[in-house]
Amino acid sequence: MEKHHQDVLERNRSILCSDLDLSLVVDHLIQEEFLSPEEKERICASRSRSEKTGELLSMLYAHEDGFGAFVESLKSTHRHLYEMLISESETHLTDDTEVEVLKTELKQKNILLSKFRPMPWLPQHQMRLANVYTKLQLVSSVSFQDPRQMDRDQQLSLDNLFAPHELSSDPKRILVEGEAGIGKTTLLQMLVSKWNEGSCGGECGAPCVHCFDLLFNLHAKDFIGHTSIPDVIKSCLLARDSEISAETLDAILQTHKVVLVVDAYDEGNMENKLLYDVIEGRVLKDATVILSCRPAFLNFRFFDSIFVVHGFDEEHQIEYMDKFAHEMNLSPNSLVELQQKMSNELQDLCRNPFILTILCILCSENSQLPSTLAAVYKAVHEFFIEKASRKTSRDKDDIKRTVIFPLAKLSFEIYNKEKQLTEEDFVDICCSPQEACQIGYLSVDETVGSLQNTTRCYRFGHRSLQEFLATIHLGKMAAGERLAWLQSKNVYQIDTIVIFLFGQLNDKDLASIAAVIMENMRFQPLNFSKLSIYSCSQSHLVLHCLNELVGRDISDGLKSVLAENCPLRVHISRDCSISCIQGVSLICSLIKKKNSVCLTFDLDATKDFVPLMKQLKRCECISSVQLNNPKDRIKFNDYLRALQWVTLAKIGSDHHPSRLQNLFRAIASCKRITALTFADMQINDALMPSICEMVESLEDLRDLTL
Ligand SMILES: Nc1ncnc2c1ncn2[C@@H]1O[C@H](COP(=O)(O)OP(=O)(O)OP(=O)(O)O)[C@@H](O)[C@H]1O
Repeated sequence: MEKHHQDVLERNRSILCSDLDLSLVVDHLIQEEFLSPEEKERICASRSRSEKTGELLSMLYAHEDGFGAFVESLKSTHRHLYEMLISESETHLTDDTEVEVLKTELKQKNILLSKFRPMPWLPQHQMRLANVYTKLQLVSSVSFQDPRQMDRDQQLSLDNLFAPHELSSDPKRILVEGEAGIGKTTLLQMLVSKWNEGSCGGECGAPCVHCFDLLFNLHAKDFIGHTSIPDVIKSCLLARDSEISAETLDAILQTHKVVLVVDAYDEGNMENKLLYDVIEGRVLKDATVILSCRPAFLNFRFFDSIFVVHGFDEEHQIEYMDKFAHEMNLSPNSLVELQQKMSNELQDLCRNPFILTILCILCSENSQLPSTLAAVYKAVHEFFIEKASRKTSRDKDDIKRTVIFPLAKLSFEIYNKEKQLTEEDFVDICCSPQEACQIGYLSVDETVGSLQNTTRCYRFGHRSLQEFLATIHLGKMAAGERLAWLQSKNVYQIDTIVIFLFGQLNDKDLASIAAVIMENMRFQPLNFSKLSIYSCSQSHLVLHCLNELVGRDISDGLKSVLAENCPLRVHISRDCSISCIQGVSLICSLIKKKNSVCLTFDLDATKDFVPLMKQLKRCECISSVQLNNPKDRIKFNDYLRALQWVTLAKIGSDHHPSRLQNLFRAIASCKRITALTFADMQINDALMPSICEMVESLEDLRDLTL
């Protein structure tokens, strides 16, 4: 059967499942010798009505004229289905040439995306996306519910974004979420490039981007000010003199398999009614929409599939660095320091592709490598100023005064208004857009308006660079004004700025706002009770902020504000990074109240908590330690050795009964334990002697829960 006929049937699968009397149709098809009696038996053997219909459709797909025969079988018995299928297949035929014209126009526009600027502020460095694109780690919504699916997620890639799963057989609203610079835009860009290449010939295996007749690649801001999707497409994707009308687009959107790829909802979420309607399925409900966004902007309930981008794993960090060095013609030696730090103190930051790119550049320039988020951006910032000063022979302070500070003010104002930056915005400040572009923060975006009256628009090389500048402005603001601004915001929507503030402000300024910021942080992920895995990204903003202060000599005033507002229960999860661990260590050194902090560790084969556990020995504030998933026996023994100072312990599930004896023996070495709980463990009578042995050696044990 031809593909467009298959598409017509697939689009109408649900109505066919509900309205079709299979016995009437199948008998007719047997009479016409399209189906054999054995095939009829196979159909009847299927359990549900929809499985029976699915079986029939797949048999028809195998016949060259399966569509004609099927439609004919409906003519006298199911008139409404007959007319619906005929009319849809005819519409398709009349559209064919227009669809091809549209497809060509879209593909031509997309060709630009196959080129890639890894540092958007340095446009001279362009490379082919396919040469540097490196696999990103994705975690799916299915794993949020069931951690056993985690292993499956290791296989997740671009090709699985549209695949059906336990929670949705046909995902139509797909969310790709992730922090700043983690690779969302690049992932979507690669998806679009794949579609541009044409059919995959079934290589992708599952429903993939090649299944779509048309792909519309848009930015969330493109929808603002429009009332219909054809308008958006005409004004953002088609040439001004394109012959494709809005009416034709409308008809094509209704009758073809289309996907809308929409980037950066976080940048275009204000007054964007049309996009809200699309997300909620009030517009284009049958189309597939894949949308990228930073965390905390969207309600998950509108989405059939959710993917969280976790950046590069260790293997892919190295792969990216190699590809990048090759494309940039860098000598392998220039990246040696980065490679060493990558598996240690910079492990956390290198997960983020944008930061890794900056670190590669810094390293190749022989600069010292920083280790916190704010310090990295500060280094990038200094990197820009240094270069600009060398290029223009101007003093660095002069550049800061005349370009950076006015631009910081502007970036703060624009950040608040979420509007596009135009030439007009520069009229009242002493810095010109050309100077800002020269420094590296800005680049020209596009020219809008009529021929006589054009306005040039600009954009920041990366949103996080704009946030860094906005933070510089916040740092220069009067304390009261800064406080009022922070109070008006959701800290999770300005998380990068909040981290930058911790890294940038002096102790006095930070002490005056830290309580307000920390008060609004939650230390448990949203929907915690429904999640089986603890999510670090949703709950450890406080730890990332505190990590900015590690190694700094903090004043007593700031120490007491932090200590009063720190969480007293901290859960170190599988996806925690060094910055979380450093944050915990700072919390425990700040809190002086005895026995007030409870720590939970989700033990993981790839993480080593031993140094932290040893270090915490000196902290009297810890009241109890819980260890979950102690799967690796040797490592678990190391943990228990490092925790010999603990008095209250809880051991989580997942211990195989045959290994429990060893577990009890190892626990027996933690002599200071006064209370011990085993959660969800299968303990039988045969184990009683070893439990007694353990209890006997724990002389201080007062409380045992099995
Ligand atoms: N898969 C990848 N392969 C190679 N480089 C990547 C990849 N993903 C991201 N990068 C690098 O990281 C930079 C930032 O990525 P990107 O703009 O996609 O992040 P983002 O998640 O969209 O950020 P934001 O939310 O701030 O817009 C890119 O310019 C590129 O240099």
